[in-house]
Amino acid sequence: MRLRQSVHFFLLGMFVGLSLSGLILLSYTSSWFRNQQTDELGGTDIVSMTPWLAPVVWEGTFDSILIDSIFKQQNITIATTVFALGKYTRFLKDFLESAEEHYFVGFRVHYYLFTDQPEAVPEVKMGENHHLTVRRVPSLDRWQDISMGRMEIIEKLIKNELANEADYIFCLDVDAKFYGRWGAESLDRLVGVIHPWFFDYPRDQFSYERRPESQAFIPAGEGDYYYTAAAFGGSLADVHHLTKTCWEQLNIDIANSIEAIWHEESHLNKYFLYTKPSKLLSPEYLWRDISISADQVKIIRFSHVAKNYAEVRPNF
Ligand SMILES: CC(=O)N[C@H]1[C@@H](OP(=O)(O)OP(=O)(O)OC[C@H]2O[C@@H](n3ccc(=O)[nH]c3=O)[C@H](O)[C@@H]2O)O[C@H](CO)[C@H](O)[C@@H]1O
Ligand SMILES: [Mn+2]
Repeated sequence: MRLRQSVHFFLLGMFVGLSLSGLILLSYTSSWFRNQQTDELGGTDIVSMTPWLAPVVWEGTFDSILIDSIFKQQNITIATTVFALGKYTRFLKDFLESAEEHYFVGFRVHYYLFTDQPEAVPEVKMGENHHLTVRRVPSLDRWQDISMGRMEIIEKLIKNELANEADYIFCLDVDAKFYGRWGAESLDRLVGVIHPWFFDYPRDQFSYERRPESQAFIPAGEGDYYYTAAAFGGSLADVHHLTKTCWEQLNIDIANSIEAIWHEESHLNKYFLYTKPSKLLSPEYLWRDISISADQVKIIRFSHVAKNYAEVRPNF
């Protein structure tokens, strides 16, 4: 009798054990599990969660109605910086008109537009609770200086003016256009956007600054994602710290007569390597018009327009 009981127990144990190992094996090999894998394969996998558990926002990962209702209760204001100096004022009309169609519709938005030609700012009808403030800034001779100088201006704007005016801030390139919703799903403490050219590249092909002499230096084998400087954001405190740090690092480079390969974008990537963003936006949030038909994204929300560099930039 006791022997039969032991045999029964043994068989039951075998059955449970085999079932469990089968389940584990299945979950390892299933595509669901692979999708949850991090970038151990070199950053090529498209994931909806980073290895430090920050969400990566793609179409299908959120419920826009639910997200809107959560953030609406908080009565938040989103400050948004845009720069248009020299010939880049030509991008303003499309940028602003398309933003008014798709960007934080129904939320309070305050655009801070920095330009050397306030008279060239087009008249664009703002939606309800959307406001535009135009600020004059001096012209600069080099596009790189305009682009990098944004860090200083944003840092000062947050420090001197925004404390009681806004809750979140996004900093966007002007040579871009909205095609789809960009809403409250993008809000978080510190938000980076995955660069549309590099999201499916292995890490060692990212165009990080590779010269140790620059403060933006990232050694081979390090790095999580390659982020664009054309869009980033977060809470005022976090973006203040980011812009302040990047501006300081840019100035150390200037003092050492070195300019990082992709200017403030290189410094931003260095910053995000050691201060991880709490949320990442997929390349849906910054696509590239010149390959607009690519089927790698389900929806294009914001996209860089094609431009003739030699024609629009003050230098080459
Ligand atoms: C897709 C992407 O990651 N874009 C980045 C990239 O190239 P981009 O080629 O997109 O840089 P860009 O020419 O758009 O310059 C960045 C921004 O500076 C402003 N601007 C520039 C020149 C000018 O004459 N007037 C003017 O107003 C404008 O707001 C523009 O959007 O690298 C730049 C620095 O290397 C910035 O980091 C950009 O964000
Ligand atoms: Mn740009």
